[in-house]
Amino acid sequence: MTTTPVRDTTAQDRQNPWSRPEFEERLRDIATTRYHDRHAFNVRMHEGALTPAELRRWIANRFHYQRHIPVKDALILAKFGDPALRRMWLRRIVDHDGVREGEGGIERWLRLGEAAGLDRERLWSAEDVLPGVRLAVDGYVNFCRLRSPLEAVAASLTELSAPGIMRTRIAAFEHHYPWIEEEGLAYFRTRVEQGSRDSAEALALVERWALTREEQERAVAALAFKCDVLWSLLDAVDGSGERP
Ligand SMILES: O=C(O)c1cc(C(=O)O)c2c(n1)C(=O)C(=O)c1cc(C(=O)O)[nH]c1-2
Repeated sequence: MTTTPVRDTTAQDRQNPWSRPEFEERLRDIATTRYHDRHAFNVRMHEGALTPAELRRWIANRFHYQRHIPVKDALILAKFGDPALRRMWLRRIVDHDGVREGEGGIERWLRLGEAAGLDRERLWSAEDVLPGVRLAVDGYVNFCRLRSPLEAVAASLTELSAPGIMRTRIAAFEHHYPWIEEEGLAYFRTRVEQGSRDSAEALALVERWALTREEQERAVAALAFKCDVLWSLLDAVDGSGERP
């Protein structure tokens, strides 16, 4: 697998780990400056400029990402030897899958789809998922499958910026897209708190595990890679003509 370049470092740099505050600042900087809230498609979404067809295309394609989040979290879970860590991470899977039928984040995303006029069977069928979205999601799942626990957990740190984009999105949907029924926004409302908690937990783990400069750089590169995943997904949705 390739590594997303972040910046050049000299051999001498490499011998000195960043202090914890400096490391955290570098992570936060990537999670801010490379985050997909700056992508033209999200900018247009937040300004209210998307057509209903574009918004539905985004919802259908983002469902492909959502349904694979618990898959990648199960791959991460399987890397942990410590029961306390597994318990912590297991909660993420439950957040998305629910404890029983009809609950959880995936179900809430399906209801968002229905509130926007999409059929849940069609969402599950993945018929409308664009090739670039499949590749971006596969890229993220395989990254978590193949890389170290440190890198897989660091990749989730885009969630440092997720609560902010959720709040912006809720306001944008209420204001600009009132044709989407209010109950459809439950997914975003729930993620504000879940994303804050998840990112705080993941940041603490990454700071605990990345002790050498090399490990710190790997964590930063993993986060940059994940920003690229989210960006590529939107590139595909933004650029899409309908497939034949
Ligand atoms: O809608 C978004 O902008 C957005 C972004 C992200 C993110 O930043 O990775 C996640 C989510 N949503 C999300 O809903 C979600 O469950 C989630 C899990 C993860 C992860 O990498 O573990 N990121 C995100």
